[in-house]
This record gives sequence, structure tokens and C-alpha cells, in this order.
Amino acid sequence: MTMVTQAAAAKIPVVDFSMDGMKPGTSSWLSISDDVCHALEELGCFIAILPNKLPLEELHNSFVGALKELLDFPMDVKVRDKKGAYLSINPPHEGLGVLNNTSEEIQKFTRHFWPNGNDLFCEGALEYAKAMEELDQVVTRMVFENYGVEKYHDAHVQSTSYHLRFNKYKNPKKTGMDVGLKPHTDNSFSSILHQNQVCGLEICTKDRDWIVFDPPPSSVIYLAGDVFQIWSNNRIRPCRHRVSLTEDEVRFSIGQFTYMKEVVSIPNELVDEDHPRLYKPLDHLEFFKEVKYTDGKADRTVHEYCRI
Ligand SMILES: O=C(O)CCC(=O)C(=O)O
Ligand SMILES: [Fe+2]
Repeated sequence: MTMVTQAAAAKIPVVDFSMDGMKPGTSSWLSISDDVCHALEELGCFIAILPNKLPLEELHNSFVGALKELLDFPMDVKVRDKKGAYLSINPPHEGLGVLNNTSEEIQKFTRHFWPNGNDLFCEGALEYAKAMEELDQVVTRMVFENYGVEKYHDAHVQSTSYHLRFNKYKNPKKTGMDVGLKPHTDNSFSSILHQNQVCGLEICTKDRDWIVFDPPPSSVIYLAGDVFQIWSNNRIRPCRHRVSLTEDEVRFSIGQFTYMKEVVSIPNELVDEDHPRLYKPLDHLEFFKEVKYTDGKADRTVHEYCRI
């Protein structure tokens, strides 16, 4: 295993979205756009400090606090009529997903577990999902603008579907297992992760060092997935990450993953002599129909699927 480094040279960039008056076209917007693009090209991720309007502290006391109760439901409740939404990728890991996190789906998901309702969970999840959706749209807009292809951004937003997943990792001291998730990149366009107070997410640098995600207050981590790389014709680096369980505690995390409903094609503006077209247009949903999983491992990557 490679060393986990916390050296000052290998830090995850922090981008602050909480500044007042950050509007498209302003100098702070442009400078943040540069930071976002640079971080996604170099490391495939950055830490985002969220706008103050999202009361993350409160959400921790309500919605994040309910994750324990959620993942403690008996297995038959967790798997029942939630096709594909229950998932155990590695023995210490369990995840439950809302496959299309519209408010209707989040309400349906809540009623499945709490037939008499659970407003704290449902409203917290809705508020969280909305804030992550907004963050994703700001980030993709910044990248599209930075590459001079902002005219495609509205269509991109229209084509995006958002999925939530609530993850639990059992206590490693109790199970004797410390690998939460093996190293991987996500087959999403983008992923946004948030965790309870238990660390464990690690990011792989270009030099193959692993850096621990130790979040500052009010923050999440934004990760580029495989499809972001494909869309950008290899400019954006998909973030390689893993989960190592080192603390004597149960770990919870929340992921929001974006998938594209329409075919993803590389914008012509991003193809030139220095950047020949590397990928065929990708039907992301078709990919998910064709890919086969064994023990949580896919039989092909999105890259293999659409590489020219
Ligand atoms: O739990 C985490 O922090 C990471 C989750 C993750 O990498 C995934 O669900 O793909
Ligand atoms: Fe992941």
C-alpha cells in the first residue's frame, strides 16, 4: 500500500463558495472558476466551502443523525422494492440510494422507511439535495465558461439527473476489516461527498500518494467522475479515491452523483490538433444497462465503453 501523506505539498485545494456577491462575470467568480478548473485538471477534486445559507450544523443534528436509524432498519426493509438502491460494495460498506432525487422520490423513500413520516429526515434530505444540485450547476458552469463552451451549459443542466446515496461503514475494530472502499473512480459525471465526523475518504494524487480528506467546517468534497473526463476530451482528471477505516467508530457519508440523460458528446471546441477526439459519444444510461457487476466490481469502465 502506498503511504498516506499529509505533507503540506499534497493538500486538497479549498474553494470558498460562501463569499458574498459571487455572481457570474464578477472578478471573484472568474478567479474561483480558474481555481476550480485547475483543481479538477490536476487532482480531479476540491473541497467546497458551502454558502452560509445551508445550515449544515443543523442538518447534522437532524438528517445526518437519522442515517444511523436508516441503515439500522432490518435487511428486508432495506432491500424491499428499492430496485438497485441497496448496495454493499465491500463487506464493511452498506449504501441506500434515492435513484432520482426529485422531491417526490425523496418523499417516497422517506415513507418507505417511516410510513408515518419523518419530517426531519425528509426536509433535511431535500434541503441538502437542493444545495448540492446548485453547487454542481455552479461548478459545471464555471468549467464550461472556462473552456469557452458556456453555450452548452443549459442543455447540460437539463440533461443531468441527480442521485443520492447514504453510506455506512462498520466499525473496523469490531469487524477486523479496514478497507471501506477499494481505490476507484466514479462512473458519474460528478460526485459530491459529505461525511460525519469520522474521516476515511482518501484521494490519490498524480504522484500516487494518498491524501486524507479532513473537511473544514461547512464543507463537502467535489469529485470529477469518468464522464467529466470524457466530456472534456481528457482535460479533467477523474478523481481516484478510496475509503480506509482507521477510526474506532461507525462512519457515515452522503454522496450525490450526477448521470447524464442525453448522449454526452465532446464539444467540437475541445477538439484540436493537440487534443484529438478520444471518445465516441456516450449514452450514459445505455452504459448502465450493459455493465455487469460481480462483487461490486464492474466488468468494464466508461472509458473502455466509449474509447475510440
Ligand atoms: O464514503 C465515501 O466517502 C466515499 C463513497 C464513494 O466513493 C462512492 O460511493 O463511490
Ligand atoms: Fe466513489
